[in-house]
Amino acid sequence: MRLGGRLSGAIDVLTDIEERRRPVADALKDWGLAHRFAGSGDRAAIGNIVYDALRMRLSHAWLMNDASPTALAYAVLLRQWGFSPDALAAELEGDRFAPPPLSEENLAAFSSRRLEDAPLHVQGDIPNWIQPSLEAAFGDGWLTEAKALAERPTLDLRANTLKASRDKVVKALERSGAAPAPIARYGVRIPAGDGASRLPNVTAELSFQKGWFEVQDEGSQIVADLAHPQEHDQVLDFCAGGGGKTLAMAAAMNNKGQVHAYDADRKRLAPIIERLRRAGTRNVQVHDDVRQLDALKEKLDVVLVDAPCTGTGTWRRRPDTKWRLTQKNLDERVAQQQEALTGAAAFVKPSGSLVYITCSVLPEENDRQMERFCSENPQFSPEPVLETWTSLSGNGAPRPVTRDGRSVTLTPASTGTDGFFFCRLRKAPQ
Ligand SMILES: C[S@@+](CC[C@H](N)C(=O)[O-])C[C@H]1O[C@@H](n2cnc3c(N)ncnc32)[C@H](O)[C@@H]1O
Repeated sequence: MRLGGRLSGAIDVLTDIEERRRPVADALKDWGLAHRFAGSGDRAAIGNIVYDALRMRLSHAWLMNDASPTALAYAVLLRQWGFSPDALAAELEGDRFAPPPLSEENLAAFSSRRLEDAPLHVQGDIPNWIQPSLEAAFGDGWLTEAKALAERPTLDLRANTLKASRDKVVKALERSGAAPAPIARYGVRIPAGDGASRLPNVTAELSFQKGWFEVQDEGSQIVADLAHPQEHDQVLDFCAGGGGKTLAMAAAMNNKGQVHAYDADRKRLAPIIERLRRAGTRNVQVHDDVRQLDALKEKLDVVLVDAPCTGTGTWRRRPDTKWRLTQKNLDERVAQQQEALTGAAAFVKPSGSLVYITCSVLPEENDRQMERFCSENPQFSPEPVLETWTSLSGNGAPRPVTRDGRSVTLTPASTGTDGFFFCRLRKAPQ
């Protein structure tokens, strides 16, 4: 397929997403099934146009003065893929699969409008109603943070030290451009690439089948590491889901101590069994019924709450969720977080710690949750976290955003990772 066919494919997918409010991954998969002649390079290029368009949907639409899928897809090529209007017209000339050319109105808007004149939330590519929350979280830096949440993410892996060193993983994936990640101790990073470039399918690698690494954003690795369980600790991952943090902590504990993995949703927990097996993990017990945890009340050294959240920190990877988020979703997540925190707190032993994590950057889900929880549960108080950060990552590593050092927020702009919030609450001794 030439560029014209790929552009048309991306416009079809964007139309499907808009008209039927479908998740991007589903719309892309259906397009692939209906166009079996398209090769993997074509599908990757179409996916890139679609994701790039959604990440910067508002600013693209503003500059084109048009929010249609066609205008958005063209804007990607002009703003993000380095084509000038003339070069793009020449490239599409004579391609019978290309979409109709951009209208005179679109071209006139694109050549005359300047993004600096757009409203700030348009410049930052965020829903208007979220702006006050980002301002509260980041002060004057909020626009830089918002813009970084609209960029392409890298592909991050965690070397599974139970089976392979980071160097060994880097070497195995050398041809994909893998290199040590900047902050996480066991992190490996593959660059995001640009234009039509394809990310490697790392899960097809033999080294993945052998359990040498997991696919995990560097931010997720860092917050699991900051929980800092010691080798013989008894740990509970109360919102274990598919086990990303469980696996990271179990490996950091060197297969010693015990990690109890629980999730209220059995379906989300299911993949953990196969992942534990592949990783060679022997210090994890999986629980799919909260009653199985009864004997652990007030007994555990570390209890992790990787809470359900709006996922604003993952907007780079799931840009469609950015535009679907509503105040109602946010309120629901805040209520779920309070419930999970209350449930989990019962398992912390005196002097033990309750670790709270979200993959959101909104203060409603982060610092405000911590303030509320501590005022209602005065036996818990936040502990400084930057010392652990430095001891794990070294002095030269990038620093997260922090108000007072008692919680940290990782962001694409500050740490080059997805957005994550981390806070450790210490329970008073008896
Ligand atoms: C952010 S996800 C966890 C991701 C996972 N820890 C990982 O690293 O892959 C949040 C999880 O919390 C679970 N959850 C929500 N409310 C809960 C509750 N009250 N008790 C236990 N789990 C809960 C959800 O089912 C969901 O799987």
